Amino acid sequence: MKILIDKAMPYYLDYFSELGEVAAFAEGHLLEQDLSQVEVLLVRSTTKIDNTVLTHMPKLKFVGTATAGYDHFDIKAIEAAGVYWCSAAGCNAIAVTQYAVLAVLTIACEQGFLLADKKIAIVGHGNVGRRVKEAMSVLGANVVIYDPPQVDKLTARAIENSLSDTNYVNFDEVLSADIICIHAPLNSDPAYPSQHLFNTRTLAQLNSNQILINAGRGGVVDNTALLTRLTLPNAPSIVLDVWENEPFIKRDLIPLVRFATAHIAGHSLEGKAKGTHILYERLCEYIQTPAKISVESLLPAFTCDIPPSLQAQLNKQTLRSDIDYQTAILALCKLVYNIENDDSVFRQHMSQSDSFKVIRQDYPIRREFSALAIEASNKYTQECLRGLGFIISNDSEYFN
Ligand SMILES: NC(=O)c1ccc[n+]([C@@H]2O[C@H](COP(=O)([O-])OP(=O)(O)OC[C@H]3O[C@@H](n4cnc5c(N)ncnc54)[C@H](O)[C@@H]3O)[C@@H](O)[C@H]2O)c1
Ligand SMILES: O=C(O)[C@H](O)[C@H](O)COP(=O)(O)O
Repeated sequence: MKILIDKAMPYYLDYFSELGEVAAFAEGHLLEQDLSQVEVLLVRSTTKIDNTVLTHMPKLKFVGTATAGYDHFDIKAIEAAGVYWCSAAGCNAIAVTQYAVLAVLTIACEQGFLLADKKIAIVGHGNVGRRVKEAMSVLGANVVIYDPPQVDKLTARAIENSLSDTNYVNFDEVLSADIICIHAPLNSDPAYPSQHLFNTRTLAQLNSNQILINAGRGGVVDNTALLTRLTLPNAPSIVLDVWENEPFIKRDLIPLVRFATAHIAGHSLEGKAKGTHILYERLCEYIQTPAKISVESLLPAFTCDIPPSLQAQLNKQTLRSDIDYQTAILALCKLVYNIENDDSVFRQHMSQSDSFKVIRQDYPIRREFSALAIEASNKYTQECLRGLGFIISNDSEYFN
C-alpha cells in the first residue's frame, strides 16, 4: 500500500512505516509527486483536496487530514470519487484553548481586570469551544455560548435543560460580551453560515472595552471591514491567529491588533502528534489492523523549574478575585507557552516580507500544560490548575 504524507506531520514514520510504503511531500508540492499509485493520502490544512488532485490519483482509497478543520476538503468531490475521508476532530483542542487562555490572561493582567468580573462569549461550542468554556470558567469568568447548529440539534426538552446549564445566547448577546472567542469553523452549510459573521455592521457594535479573539477560521471575520473598524474611534482589542486569504494576509492589520500569530494556535507538539495519531487509528480501522502505537510513547520529556516564589504564591490560600493570584496563574502558564513570543516573531518577520508560511514551517516545539507537573496544596489552586490542563503532582485522584 503506497502512503503519501505531508512532512509536517510529526512522527509520520513511527506511525505509518509498518502499514505500507511511505513517501512524504512538502507543503505546496503535492502535484509534483508521482500520484498514480498512491492509495492513502494524509495531509494537513494547507493541502486542498478537490477534483484537480483527485483526477491525478486513480488508486486513492483513503484521504485524511491531521487537523480539526476540513474546509480544505471538497467533500462532494471526494465522496463522488468513492474515496473514504476523515479528519482529526479534537486533536488540537487543548492547544487552541491554551492559546486563548494565554491571550486573555495576558490582556487581563496588562489592563488590570479580573476574569472573574467578565462575561466571555464563545462562538462555536465544539471540541475547542467546550474546553475554552471549562478553562475560562475555572478562572472565574461568566461564560455564555453561541452555537445555533448545536441548539437546533437538541430536542425541545433538551433545549430547556441545556439552556439553563450551558448558557446558550443569541448573537446580540455575543456582541455585548466583554470577551468574544471565535472557535467556529468556516461553515459552508447555508443553514448556519459563519462567513463574515463579524462584518461592518456587527463590528460597529463592538467598543474599546471589548476583546475579540479569532482562532477559528479567518473568513469568520471580514478582514476588510475589520481594518476599517480598527481605524475608527473606540475600537475593540483584537487577537488574530487566523486570517482571510492565508498566507497572503492583510498585513496592514498587524500593527492594529494586540496579538497577531500565524495560524499556530493548534500547533503544540501534542496537538500535532494527536493529529497524526488519529489518522493512524482511522487507517488501522480501515485496513482492519490493530493500532499498536500510543502518542505518549513518542512525546519527549519536558523539564522546567518552577521558581519557589511562584510556587509559594500559588500555594497561598486565596480567593478567585485576587489580581496577584491571576498574575501568578499567568506566570505559571508562561513557563510552558508564551503567546508574546509568537506575536513578536510574527510582527518582526511580517514587517519585512510575506513570510506567513515560513513562520509556520519554522514553528518551535511548543508543549501543552499537561507536560508540567506542579504541586498544589490548596483545593482552589488544584481545581484551577487541573481545569487549565496542568498535572497536579500531589493529586491522589490522578495518581491512584
Ligand atoms: N487556529 C487553529 O490553529 C485551529 C485549530 C483547531 C481548529 N480550528 C478551527 O476551529 C474550528 C472549531 O474546531 P473544533 O475542533 O471545536 O470543531 P468542532 O467541529 O468540534 O466544533 C465546531 C462547533 O462550531 C459550531 N458551529 C458551526 N457553525 C457555526 C456557526 N455558524 N455559528 C456558531 N457555531 C457554529 C458547530 O455546531 C460545532 O459545535 C475548526 O473547524 C477549525 O476551523 C483552528
Ligand atoms: O483545523 C485545524 O486543526 C487547525 O487549523 C490546524 O492547526 C491547522 O494546522 P496546519 O495544518 O495548517 O498546520
